Amino acid sequence: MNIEHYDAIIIGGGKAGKTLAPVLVKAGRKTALVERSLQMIGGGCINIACIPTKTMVASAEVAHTAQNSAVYGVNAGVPVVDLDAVIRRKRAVVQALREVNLHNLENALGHELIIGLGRFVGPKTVEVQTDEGTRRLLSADEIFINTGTRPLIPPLPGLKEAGFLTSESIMELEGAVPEHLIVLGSGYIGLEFAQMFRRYGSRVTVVGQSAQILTQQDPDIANAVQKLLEQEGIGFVLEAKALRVDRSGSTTVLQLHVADGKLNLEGSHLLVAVGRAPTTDILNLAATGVTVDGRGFIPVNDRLETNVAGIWALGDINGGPQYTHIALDDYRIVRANLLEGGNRSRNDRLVPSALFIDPELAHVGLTETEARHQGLDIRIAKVDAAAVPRARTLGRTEGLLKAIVDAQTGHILGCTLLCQAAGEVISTVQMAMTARLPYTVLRDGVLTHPTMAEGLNVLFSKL
Ligand SMILES: Cc1cc2nc3c(=O)[nH]c(=O)nc-3n(C[C@H](O)[C@H](O)[C@H](O)COP(=O)(O)OP(=O)(O)OC[C@H]3O[C@@H](n4cnc5c(N)ncnc54)[C@H](O)[C@@H]3O)c2cc1C
Ligand SMILES: NC(=O)c1ccc[n+]([C@@H]2O[C@H](COP(=O)([O-])OP(=O)(O)OC[C@H]3O[C@@H](n4cnc5c(N)ncnc54)[C@H](O)[C@@H]3O)[C@@H](O)[C@H]2O)c1
Repeated sequence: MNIEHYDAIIIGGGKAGKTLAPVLVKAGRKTALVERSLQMIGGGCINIACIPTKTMVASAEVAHTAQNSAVYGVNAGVPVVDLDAVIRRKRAVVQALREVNLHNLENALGHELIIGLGRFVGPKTVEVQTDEGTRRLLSADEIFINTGTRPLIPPLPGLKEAGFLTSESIMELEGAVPEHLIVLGSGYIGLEFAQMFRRYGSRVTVVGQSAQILTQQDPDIANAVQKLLEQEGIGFVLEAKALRVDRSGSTTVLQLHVADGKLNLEGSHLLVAVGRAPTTDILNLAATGVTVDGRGFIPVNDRLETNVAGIWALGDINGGPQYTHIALDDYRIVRANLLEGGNRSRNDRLVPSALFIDPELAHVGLTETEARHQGLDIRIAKVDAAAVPRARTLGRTEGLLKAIVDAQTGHILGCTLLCQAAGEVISTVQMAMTARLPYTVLRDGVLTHPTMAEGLNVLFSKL
């Protein structure tokens, strides 16, 4: 079979790959982008992850606001959530973004946007089973793997037979909202869906295997999040080990081992949200010599190069933090080093994040726990969100703000915000950290009143 030769092949059109492709073309490299499905044009973020979830979170926030409208002197009545309409709105947002992405990629790549599943059949040769049912062989000197992750399904006895939801299928649920949603996993995906469906009207129970939800956060922050969610009526079963799942009629029974023995949790639906599995298994990496770690992710150096010269791994697949903005920064690293003669590394980048519960939980830099483990000499600033005037005007005083500062230099080492607009305000802190400004700049800066950002004046004045 004829092998079509390229300068560069990108396997997987995630945030990193779809951004890199047009730039390689512009730089004069003959480039093919292999994306497995037209339904996934633009990658996971816009089709099955960030964008659809945040679109559905927006519906949940409207329901919550309507539910509490009387507090604001507005009688909106009891809101009725039409899940079909929520899903239709989500589909429309996704579809519009997918079309924009398709338009951009077709413009940049023309016929070199190849829809089909890619896998290696030689060191630098990729076979594509195209959507039209044909088989193509492509080779290139430079190959970029950007195939992302999929929901991790634990080997839990009875799970497959009983049936379950993932982050993808739960966003295609139609009809009535689940009567009782059990969420297995108390991390990002679990908590965003837990609050969302609670606000749609479901009873929700979150099952976590550790004593603390959001294990990467400080205990005071995780406890505050849990308390907030409990106040909305979400139940938590923590320090629980899932033993097996059964389905009886319309009831799913999750058998758990908890501190005081066995617990059978009964629900109408079960969402499995216990992490993401890398999609390396279908790539036949053995044909290239690219190695994977114990979990199947592709180890890379700080320039995102794999162990095989000329093959890079970008985005979630390289085992780094799983965020779209990190996948985008992976693209920047490759662009800088490959096309601009730079020496950009992932070592010194700050990794901001926002958990889109309401109020949002945003974080950047070190947690207090991490800083203490590193033996750093630190000072902690902490204040309730209620101390921020804007939180009062919004009637949203729940949450807290916390910062970790180097006691000697005054540099900000980390910050966590659990409050309104936290995802936006954290960028201000991040920029101060990037510029290595002392905390006093945020303490004494003239910030618009009344905004949530002004809360940084309040927070840093506590030091
Ligand atoms: C429910 C959910 C919500 C999230 N919310 C957020 C959020 O709010 N903010 C945030 O920053 N991050 C969020 N994330 C994480 C974020 O979606 C990922 O970090 C990001 O999408 C990773 O991008 P990527 O470049 O690694 O590739 P991906 O977006 O994972 O794309 C990989 C692409 O490769 C394709 N592909 C896979 N295998 C092959 C193959 N063999 N051949 C051809 N194509 C292939 C896939 O179809 C896909 O299009 C969320 C994740 C989930 C699951
Ligand atoms: N807002 C955002 O930026 C956003 C939103 C959703 C997802 N994401 C990304 O996607 C990633 C994946 O999300 P996730 O929630 O699946 O993973 P996660 O790592 O955030 O949380 C998984 C949770 O499942 C628990 N767990 C693991 N195995 C278990 C088991 N057998 N039984 C019970 N609990 C178990 C873990 O202890 C952990 O609490 C996140 O880490 C994040 O990077 C980001």
